[in-house]
Amino acid sequence: MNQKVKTTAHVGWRVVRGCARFARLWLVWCWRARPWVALWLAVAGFTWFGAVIQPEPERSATFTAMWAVLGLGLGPGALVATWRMLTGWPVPWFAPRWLIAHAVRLRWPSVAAECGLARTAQGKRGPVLVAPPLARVRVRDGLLSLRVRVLVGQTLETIETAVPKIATAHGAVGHVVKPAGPTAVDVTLMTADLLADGGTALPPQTVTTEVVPMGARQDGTAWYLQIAQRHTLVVGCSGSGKGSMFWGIACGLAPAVGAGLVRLWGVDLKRGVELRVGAPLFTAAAATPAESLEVLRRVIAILDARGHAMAGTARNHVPTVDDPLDVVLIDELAILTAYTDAETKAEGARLLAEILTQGRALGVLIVACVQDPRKETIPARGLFTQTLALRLRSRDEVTMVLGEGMAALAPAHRINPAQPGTAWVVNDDGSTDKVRAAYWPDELIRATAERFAAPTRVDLSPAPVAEDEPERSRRKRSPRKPRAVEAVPDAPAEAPAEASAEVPEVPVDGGEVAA
Ligand SMILES: Nc1ncnc2c1ncn2[C@@H]1O[C@H](COP(=O)(O)OP(=O)(O)OP(=O)(O)O)[C@@H](O)[C@H]1O
Repeated sequence: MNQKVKTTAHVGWRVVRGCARFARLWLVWCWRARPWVALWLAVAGFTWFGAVIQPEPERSATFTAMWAVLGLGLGPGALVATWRMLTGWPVPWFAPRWLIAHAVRLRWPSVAAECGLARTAQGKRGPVLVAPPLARVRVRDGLLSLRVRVLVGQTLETIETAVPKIATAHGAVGHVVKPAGPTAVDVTLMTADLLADGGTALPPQTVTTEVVPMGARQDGTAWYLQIAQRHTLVVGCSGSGKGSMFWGIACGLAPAVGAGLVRLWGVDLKRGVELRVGAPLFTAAAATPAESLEVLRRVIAILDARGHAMAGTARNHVPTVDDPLDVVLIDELAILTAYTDAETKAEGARLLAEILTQGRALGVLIVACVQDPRKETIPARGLFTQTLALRLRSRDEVTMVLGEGMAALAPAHRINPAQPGTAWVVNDDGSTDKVRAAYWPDELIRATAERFAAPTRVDLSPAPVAEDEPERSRRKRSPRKPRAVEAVPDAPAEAPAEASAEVPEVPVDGGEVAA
């Protein structure tokens, strides 16, 4: 009997508490949606006044209309409160955006507390939870953007560190964090995986030496990669999609290659298999360690010549048809710097370091792909000025590639193996973003390479030695001696006359590059 009374009182108390919570959620919603509520209350007020001054039977009809207006104004709040009471979750995707935004605001204090961002303070009626204010909430297709202001005593890093937890709390598949001034952070949560379908690349059209279109960012916007003034290292385990990055850059620069504004130097030590598909794009293509060293030496000769020419006149190289941008594209760099004989390794590392330290301003850039990012494999790792982290094997590798503390912000070791071409990048403002390169099928690479073939080609095979040449003079032959340069038989229709008519000579001993 006693137990029964106790149970009835308990249920009654729970009902009261439930009603109080419902009323609080509703009132909070009314406060947050106050412009909407105020509008409908004003309309309801006018309707009530009209009902009061009208005689019967119009009065009853006008009162009914007033209740309908009140229902329209306050009803959504009741729906939101009911949904929150029943599920504890934000309003589902099919709800209007403003409704979802309000649900997110309602839930924010508890999410912030769970993620370690809120603190308790002494209020007038006891302890209250103080969460970092949400300055803005925006909902778009598959995206939820929050602008979070820091509390006194917090830094932007405090919020950034908690973002993975906030993303998980909202069931987001990805996130982007960007500073929005000294006291706020923009957090974008991806509620749908917009990178699930990487898409196929489109034939390149624009002549560019600055940035190339590569694919999409995780918020669905286009991803462009800066090429000018950067040495780019692409790191990813086998099958992570380094090929998409390689061809995205090579084919993105293809119109400029055809126009004579860019020279591509290819190094493919995996027996030249990758590079052969788009061979016409390259001024020279190396497939052996010896040829690779030769490519690097020739590029350094250009670097020397350009340095002399620019001394005292310009600080940064501007690509022209007479003096194009030189980009060395290396597939599997480690074969040159680690998996070869000691002499080639040392020479390769030395030449690479020379280009990486001096080439940026002089218009000689390196784009290198590698599977293993360890320092023993890539001694010059720290000299690359931007890194694309495709799928990696461990947190330690992410730290090696992107830096200390980046494994939480750019978890490249968690990239889905079923989505090759996906990578984490660090933007210029220090924020991280997930991107996916578009896929380049062989036919498109072939068609692009044929359409924008390099106006000139360099032969890397050793120059023939005359039979009657004395042995001593053979030994003295400089490794930088210019070799025969073959003109491409079929210059592309798009290439300007100056670019295709003459063949550039590779300079010797600091001589100028002649177009
Ligand atoms: N952006 C992409 N979208 C869809 N599929 C892709 C994409 N990039 C690559 N792939 C597919 O993923 C597979 C592996 O790609 P890829 O050969 O480029 O990897 P990799 O990193 O170069 O591997 P390895 O170092 O072993 O050569 C290929 O079958 C390719 O078709």
